[in-house]
Amino acid sequence: MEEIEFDSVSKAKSSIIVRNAYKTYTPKNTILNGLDLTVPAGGIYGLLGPSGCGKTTLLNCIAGQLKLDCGSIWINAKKRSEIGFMPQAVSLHESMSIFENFFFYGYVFGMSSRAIQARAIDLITLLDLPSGHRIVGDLSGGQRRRISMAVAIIHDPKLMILDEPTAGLDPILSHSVWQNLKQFASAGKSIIVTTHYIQEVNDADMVGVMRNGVILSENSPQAIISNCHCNTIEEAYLLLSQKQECEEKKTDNVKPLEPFQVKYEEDDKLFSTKKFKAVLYKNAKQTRREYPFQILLMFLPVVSSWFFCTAIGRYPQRLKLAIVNEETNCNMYERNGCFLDSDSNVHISCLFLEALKNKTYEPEIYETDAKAWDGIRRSRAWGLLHFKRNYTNSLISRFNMPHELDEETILEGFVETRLDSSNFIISEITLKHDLVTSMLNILDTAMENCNMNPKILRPPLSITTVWPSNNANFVSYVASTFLILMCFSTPSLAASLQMFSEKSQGILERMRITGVSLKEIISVVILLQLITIVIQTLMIVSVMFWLFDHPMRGHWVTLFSLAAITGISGVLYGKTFRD
Ligand SMILES: Nc1ncnc2c1ncn2[C@@H]1O[C@H](COP(=O)(O)OP(=O)(O)OP(=O)(O)O)[C@@H](O)[C@H]1O
Repeated sequence: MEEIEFDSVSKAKSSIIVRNAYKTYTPKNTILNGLDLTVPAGGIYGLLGPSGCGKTTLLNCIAGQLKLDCGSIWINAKKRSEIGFMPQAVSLHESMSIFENFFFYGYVFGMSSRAIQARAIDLITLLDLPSGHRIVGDLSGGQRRRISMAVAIIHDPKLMILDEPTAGLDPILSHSVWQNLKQFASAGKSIIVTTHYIQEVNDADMVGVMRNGVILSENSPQAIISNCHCNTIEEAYLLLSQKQECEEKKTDNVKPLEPFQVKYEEDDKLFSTKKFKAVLYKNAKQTRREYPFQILLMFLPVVSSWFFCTAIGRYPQRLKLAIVNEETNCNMYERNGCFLDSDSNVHISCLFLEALKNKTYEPEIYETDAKAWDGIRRSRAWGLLHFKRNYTNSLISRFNMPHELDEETILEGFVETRLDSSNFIISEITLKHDLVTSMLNILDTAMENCNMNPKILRPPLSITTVWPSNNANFVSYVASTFLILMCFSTPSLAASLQMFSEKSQGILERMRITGVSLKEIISVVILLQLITIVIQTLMIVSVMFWLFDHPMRGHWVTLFSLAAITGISGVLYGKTFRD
């Protein structure tokens, strides 16, 4: 902790000295307005003040969580383990048991398991807490507040900073908390405690009356009462407050000199393995307790990749087609003859429908065009194929007497097709492609059966599509992107949810006041997430590359390294939620 200009006599008699402290959150809102405070060594200092006067702000500055705009603070503690801080919010790990909360904070302060166990049992008896195995989230508000106090002093600190330990407690419990405080004070501890309840501070050794960011009076309760010529501390408090209203207020336009923050020895340490182990213990316990959520998170990527492989890039199957075939009912037709022979029984319409069936299409015969069209409108078919009475004959005429063809004969040689275009993939990509390729294929066969070169019927255009690797397709390319997306999104979701929950409950602040830094918190999350990523990547790889047979090029070490790096990026991204 930074040494500042306090004389050694004051320091010997005090545990906290605050001088000329200024603090603002916004330029027009001065919370601490030149505050002076001296907490004597040993005993209870009751900080009394109305809501919003800045008590919590002051305690956070003393604990090293907030910076003063200017002023100075001296604390008779070099290490964070010498102070015990109880925040105003309960800020406990609700999914963990009372014992687990004790163990976590005990480990943070470097205590052994045995020492924590012994101290936990003492505190449970002393503060009349429920069984240590109870889950904190299941307890009453009063019980949680007392556990919060017990957690703050698990390591038996010499200085206790307690922000409203009796808020929301019934009079009997409040009395018992104050009895405990007196017991701690008689054991030589220094305690600064804030309260709204004026009568409570009668039990304090020293009272600081705070209002509008300054200490109006600082003395023993009896001295304050007699100095104000009152009978009770309540009357004295009212009198001091009224007097301040009449006095000229200190100026709010203070020019900050040097911002000041209390520092402890371990604050300069880059990384603490002790704290890393404590956070690892906490996260492991939380993971075990929140197993349904963890299982969901673990299996989310593999379920998503299964859906991805099933839904994306698969060729639509068993599509229904409405067929009107005026040419024939296809009960009897020849497959291998030459359709140009006058005595052949080859019907191109039947060959075409057979080719479509082989591609898993399901043609349904309709009597008339109107009925078939009605079927499409009722979503019973994706397309309508209408073969005219002389369909095959018209094709024959194209070959046999191309110069004598009239328009009507030519038109009879076309399959009239209408497609439902409400689904782009089905109409534009699947149906159009399959109808054209099936027709070209059966014409190829028909031409070969007539000993003619099929190429003469092909459009004069040749298209070859080339992929860089032999059997990779679009989905295989997207599969790797999907894998990386999963490796990023799941850890980032897990990290941000944890950060959000701990921040909103004030746990993050509490941990940081005990000296746990983001470095240790993030390292633990990365470690746990790396284990998760390896398992998840294995599962995703099994689904994508083995079950759905997407080709895998490259080494598995590269794959897992990329997955791990992406996962770490995800954790870091998720952790940015702290701000
Ligand atoms: N992070 C913050 N940003 C802006 N204003 C803040 C912040 N924290 C506190 N304040 C404001 O500072 C003032 C003092 O708050 P503080 O919590 O220190 O008061 P308090 O005396 O502890 O009140 P209470 O007894 O109700 O807890 C309040 O007006 C509050 O709105």
